Amino acid sequence: MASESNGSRSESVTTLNSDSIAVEMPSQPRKVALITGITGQDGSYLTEFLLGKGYEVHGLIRRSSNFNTQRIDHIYIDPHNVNKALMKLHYADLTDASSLRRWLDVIKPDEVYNLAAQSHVAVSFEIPDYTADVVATGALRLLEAVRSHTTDSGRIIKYYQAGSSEMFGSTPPPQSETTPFHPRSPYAASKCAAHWYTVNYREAYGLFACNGILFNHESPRRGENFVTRKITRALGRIKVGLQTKLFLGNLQAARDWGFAGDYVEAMWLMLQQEKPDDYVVATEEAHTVEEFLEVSFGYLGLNWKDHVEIDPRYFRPTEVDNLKGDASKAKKVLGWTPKVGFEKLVKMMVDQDLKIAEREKLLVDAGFIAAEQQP
Ligand SMILES: C[C@H]1O[C@H](OP(=O)(O)OP(=O)(O)OC[C@H]2O[C@@H](n3cnc4c(=O)[nH]c(N)nc43)[C@H](O)[C@@H]2O)[C@@H](O)[C@@H](O)C1=O
Repeated sequence: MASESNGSRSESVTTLNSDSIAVEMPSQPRKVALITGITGQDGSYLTEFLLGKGYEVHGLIRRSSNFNTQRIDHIYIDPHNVNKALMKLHYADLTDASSLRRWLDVIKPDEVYNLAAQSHVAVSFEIPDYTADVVATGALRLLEAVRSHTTDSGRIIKYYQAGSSEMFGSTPPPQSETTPFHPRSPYAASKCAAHWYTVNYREAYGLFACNGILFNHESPRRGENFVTRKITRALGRIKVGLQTKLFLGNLQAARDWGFAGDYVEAMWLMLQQEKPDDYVVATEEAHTVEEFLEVSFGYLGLNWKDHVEIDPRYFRPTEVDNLKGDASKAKKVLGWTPKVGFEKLVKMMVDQDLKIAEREKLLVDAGFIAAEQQP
């Protein structure tokens, strides 16, 4: 989908939009948003949300030999369709400061959402330097690009930093904006640095910069190596007979799991306030991984104990045992509330992954792939 650059700026830009999204026709000039991490779960939901509000949405994507735009393919519109194509993609990287400043100068966004990350906690123990470079220093590079662009141009840019409940780490619940951080992984420590860089740029330079401290948020678009999606993908395949076992780590960890589609609205609301601030976004309900297994397997009439085996390779060197947010500030100030609860979220994910497994089964039965392959 994305076109290779031939050196001219317009050719390096791919433009996307949605036929399926009801786009508001604003009476004022369109607002312009820039999203890092647009190809991720949150980036795709935020793009849909902002297009629905009448924004022009620009996304920064990393160069890869394979396209990784599956989550936004459904909102693709050919760039030649100039009036309809309101989503545009540009090659850049949080590790490349010059690319960040250049795209800010070209796009001149009203709002910047920094969602990009190496976001897998367990993987951050394997690639700690890279995680810190992207998550911590990457946020600093983007803040500095925003600061220098606004100083030079006199324009105002509102900045959203994707923070994480992982920053609370071993501090017991309920966790709110005033709860001390005690990070338990390179990922979490990097998110703490990004959080404080954002606070510092707000205090030092008067930047309109907000931290959203989001608790776990899932969806049918969740990456397949996060525990919820790993479970629902395997469950679908077990149900249709493509596999029998699911290998997991610590089942006693408790998380406050919400729906990603609900959480992107909170990000946007933070940037619509008069003053920049930091907010916890959470459902205020916690469930263990084991409870997730109970509800998901139970929904398809299966007993998880017949299928789940513990593999110590999925234990983390330091675990975060218990996360449960106190979102009262977001509720009061932003007027935000989550719409999708735990059971509905689980069912939404299982329903989709059962359909995917049924399609895989057809391919296996027709001899196109082996049962152990996941296309
Ligand atoms: C808010 C926060 O949310 C996410 O981080 P996470 O909570 O680490 O998410 P997860 O789904 O990888 O793990 C949840 C729990 O599940 C346990 N667990 C057991 N067995 C497996 C297992 O087999 N795989 C995985 N991945 N986890 C397992 C694991 O030990 C942990 O206790 C990211 O979006 C992060 O970017 C972020 O910011």
